[in-house]
Amino acid sequence: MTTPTMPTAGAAVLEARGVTMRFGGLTAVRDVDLTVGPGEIVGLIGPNGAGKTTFFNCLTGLYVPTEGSVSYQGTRLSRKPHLVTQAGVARTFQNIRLFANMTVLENVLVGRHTRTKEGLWSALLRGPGFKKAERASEQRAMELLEFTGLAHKRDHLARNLPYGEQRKLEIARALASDPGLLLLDEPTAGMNPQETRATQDLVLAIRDQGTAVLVIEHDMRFIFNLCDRVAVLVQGQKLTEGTAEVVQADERVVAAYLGTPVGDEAGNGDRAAAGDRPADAETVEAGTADSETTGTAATADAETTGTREATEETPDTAQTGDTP
Ligand SMILES: Nc1ncnc2c1ncn2[C@@H]1O[C@H](COP(=O)(O)OP(=O)(O)OP(=O)(O)O)[C@@H](O)[C@H]1O
Repeated sequence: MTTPTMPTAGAAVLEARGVTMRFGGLTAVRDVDLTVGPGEIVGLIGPNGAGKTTFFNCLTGLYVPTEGSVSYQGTRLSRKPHLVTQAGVARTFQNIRLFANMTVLENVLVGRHTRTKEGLWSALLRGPGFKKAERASEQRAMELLEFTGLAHKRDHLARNLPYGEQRKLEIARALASDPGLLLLDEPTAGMNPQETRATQDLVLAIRDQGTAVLVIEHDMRFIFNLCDRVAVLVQGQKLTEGTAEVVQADERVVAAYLGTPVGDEAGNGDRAAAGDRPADAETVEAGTADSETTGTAATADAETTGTREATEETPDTAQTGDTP
């Protein structure tokens, strides 16, 4: 996989410094530092409402952080989602956002557009340059479908894919922009154990091809098997960060998941007042997505996209056109 921008020597792939996001009186993310190094898989975990997705949205330009900075390969990232993608940061969403009435191949081709140079006139006139670029895009899209195990479904409508394959297709589409960093938001939500293991292998293969990964997930077994480093977010703040062993041994992490107040270390009363709901103990111990997560993410129809993110954020280019 190619990296679109030349990395600055020694630079972290991602460097977030002091990222804070306030919504009126609610501080959803508070002063969070996080780096992802070349070739790393980093996990971001935390109870429901901890601010994980909000943090992702700050990284990808969907939200403009109230404070802080985000750099990719040593260069400060734009606050426009399509420019973030173009720079080399791709993402998937907690609630699947596919173009339901487009084929599997077409969905991946949509993700390819940030890497094609052909302009509007070239596309309208369908000149030789456009046709050549179109062939190259299709070839790359097919490589990605092979890589994700979806090549045999290339002409199927996205809406007809089983749920696990829809999640894979989201990953294939994100990879179509040739990212140097891939952000995955709950990639195994709603998957059965077999699909979860296959996703684990896929993420490892993505990293082995040169793309660093930052992944949000409630499935602890998946996270601790996969990640080189894990950061724990609680009530908008980073509670701790380290290897799987270090994080698992941290009593504050267990307490946070079991719902015991974290106290003054992470103490931001405004978040506690906002109705935060800790993940249940079973989620941590059994390592499965909770039923709410599974329920909201289980379909790719228009209702799925009628989420807070879809209505309140600036949609990125992959969300326009056909209703996913
Ligand atoms: N656009 C918004 N306007 C107001 N509040 C918001 C907005 N987006 C997120 N929040 C709030 O910020 C907090 C963090 O939400 P967020 O979705 O980032 O948590 P999360 O850790 O991703 O949770 P989950 O694991 O359930 O997905 C929540 O209290 C949420 O209600």
